[in-house]
Amino acid sequence: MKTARFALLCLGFYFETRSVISVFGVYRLLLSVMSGTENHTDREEDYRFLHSMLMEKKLHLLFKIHERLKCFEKRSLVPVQEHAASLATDLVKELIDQGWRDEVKELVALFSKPYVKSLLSVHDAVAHREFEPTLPPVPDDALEEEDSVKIVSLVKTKEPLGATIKKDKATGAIVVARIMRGGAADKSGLIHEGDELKEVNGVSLENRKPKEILPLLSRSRDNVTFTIIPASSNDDVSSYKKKLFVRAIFDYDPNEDPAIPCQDAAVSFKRGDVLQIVSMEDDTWWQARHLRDGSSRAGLVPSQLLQERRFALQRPKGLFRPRQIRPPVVEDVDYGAITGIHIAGLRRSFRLGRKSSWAREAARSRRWSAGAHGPFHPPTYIEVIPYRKDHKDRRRVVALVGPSGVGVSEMKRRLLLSDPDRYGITVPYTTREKRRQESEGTDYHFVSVSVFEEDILNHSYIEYGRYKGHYYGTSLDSVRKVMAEGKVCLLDVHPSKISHVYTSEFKPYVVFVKPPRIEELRLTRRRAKFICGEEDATPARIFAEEDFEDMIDTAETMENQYAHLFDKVIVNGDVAVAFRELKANLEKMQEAEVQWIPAQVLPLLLLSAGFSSQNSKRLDGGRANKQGSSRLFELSSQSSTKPDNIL
Ligand SMILES: Nc1ncnc2c1ncn2[C@@H]1O[C@H](COP(=O)(O)OP(=O)(O)OP(=O)(O)O)[C@@H](O)[C@H]1O
Repeated sequence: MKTARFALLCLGFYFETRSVISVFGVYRLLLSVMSGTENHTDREEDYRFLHSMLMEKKLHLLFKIHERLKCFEKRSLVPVQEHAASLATDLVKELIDQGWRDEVKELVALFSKPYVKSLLSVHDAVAHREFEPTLPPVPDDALEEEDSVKIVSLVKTKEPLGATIKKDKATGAIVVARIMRGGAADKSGLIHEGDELKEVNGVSLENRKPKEILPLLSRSRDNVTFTIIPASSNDDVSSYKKKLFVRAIFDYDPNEDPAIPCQDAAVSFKRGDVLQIVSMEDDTWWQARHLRDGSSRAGLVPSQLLQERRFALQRPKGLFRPRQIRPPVVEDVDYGAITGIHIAGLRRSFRLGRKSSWAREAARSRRWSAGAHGPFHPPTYIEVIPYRKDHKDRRRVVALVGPSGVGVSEMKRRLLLSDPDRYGITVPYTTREKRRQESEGTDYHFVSVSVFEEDILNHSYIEYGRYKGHYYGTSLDSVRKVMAEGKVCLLDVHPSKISHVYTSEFKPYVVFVKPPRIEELRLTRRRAKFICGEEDATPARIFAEEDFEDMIDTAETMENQYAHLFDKVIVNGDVAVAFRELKANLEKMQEAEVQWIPAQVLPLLLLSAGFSSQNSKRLDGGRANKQGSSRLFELSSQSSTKPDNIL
């Protein structure tokens, strides 16, 4: 008994140290084992038994075979052919026809030996991978329903599937919520997060709860068959956490791009299109796919880096255009007087930019200093996240931005007239005296200087400034008031102030009203008059050539700095056409089930509330994360504390 145990110990030692063995050789090891056995054997017969066992020729042959096989271990051999047994039979027949020479006889005898036949049939079985369990055939009708359906059959083992499922709140579908690393589902590579489960073993999952699915799995014996709609082809936003979506801020036509490596493999897009980036492995050419048509074909698009370089090469001349600017006369504007915060410009009803030529110059000087030296965002892509609104949450803020005189007020006015139940506007605050014809809460909220200044310190204003010694401002509360009435709040702010409403509460949709080319401006604005300033002697005057130039320059500067914030650009040439386009676009946006919202939000107000970012690798290289503010919409509207159901 002791001897047998020792023998087993020796063999155990062999298998433990098999990597060493391949170096030193089994034979030498056996000899060394034998040389030490005397010390461990009490009786002569034990020694003999061990000796005969370890010196057994067959054992040595087995070890030799093992050593040989070890040489092939890393080479992952594939069978040359899969019918060795039948080949041997055919060969024997042919050899017999060749005549009975000694070599032929020997070979025929060898092929006739039962163990050689067995060896060849084992070879064939391995080549056919017969050791793997057979999976049932794919049902014939599976592909008829939806061509994106995938049938996945997995052999059932004791190992759990390693996936969690949950019910998609919006669609009611059962979706794969998580795939555990290294689990059966992960290893199979066939099931992914966001996949929609349609059937398990032929049983439809429609109207079933996640809990009811586990018993279906446990009922199946050898294998489990899932009918799946892959996440990549059904616009599933439930798995978007892992995906990167961007909105293009430029038009791209591969036919006009001589640098594209393969035109047929490219994807064209228009500014504003939402793309899913599926690969960023190549620094120059990313792979992306459109979401709008449900097609899952991804293609090449210029990477952000490439587009930035291209843009740098053809950066608008206007940015470098030297202009003669008289020393700025900032007579009546004292933006930093209270908080030290510099305000780039006031808006509409109290806008200062064009009251007089000197004020225009002042405004221009402010704009140029901001435009040329301020943050510059080349128009490439902006990361967006899907916001799935629920029916209670229809209202959003629509921020209209654009250079002075372009027609922002005109668009606002027309929207209000067209649907007063849907749209509303804020009432500004001012510290100036109420006039006879004005009424509190309709024209303005009239407040004292001390109240206004306190509100500034409390960050109550989206935008504020001073004009002729009086404060004017748009408060966050006035936006809330419009929203509380169940209306879409039309807000009219400088783009630099959009960040104040970039919160989950306001979810702004930003429309940039852009002037057309100067020829069209001259044509369309011949009879137009704009308000110069309510305090002026001539409050309205017609546009001068200089106003058009100013408008175009400002639009260019705004676009260079803030294009990444614009959801929509409306060129206001023909006013009726522009308005129709705007109205249709807003209606479409409000009715869309999924709205795309920039992930890079800068809500100063919410930063202090302690929201944190969930993004890691993002387009801006983490700038948004440093602000700690991305994915706010997700936090408010998508996050759920409900646990997933594990399979
Ligand atoms: N497409 C257009 N064709 C002709 N006139 C237009 C067009 N768009 C706007 N206007 C007119 O131009 C003038 C200025 O427009 P609007 O007051 O809307 O400018 P704004 O962008 O609000 O600028 P501000 O804030 O400085 O008032 C108005 O008389 C308006 O009716």
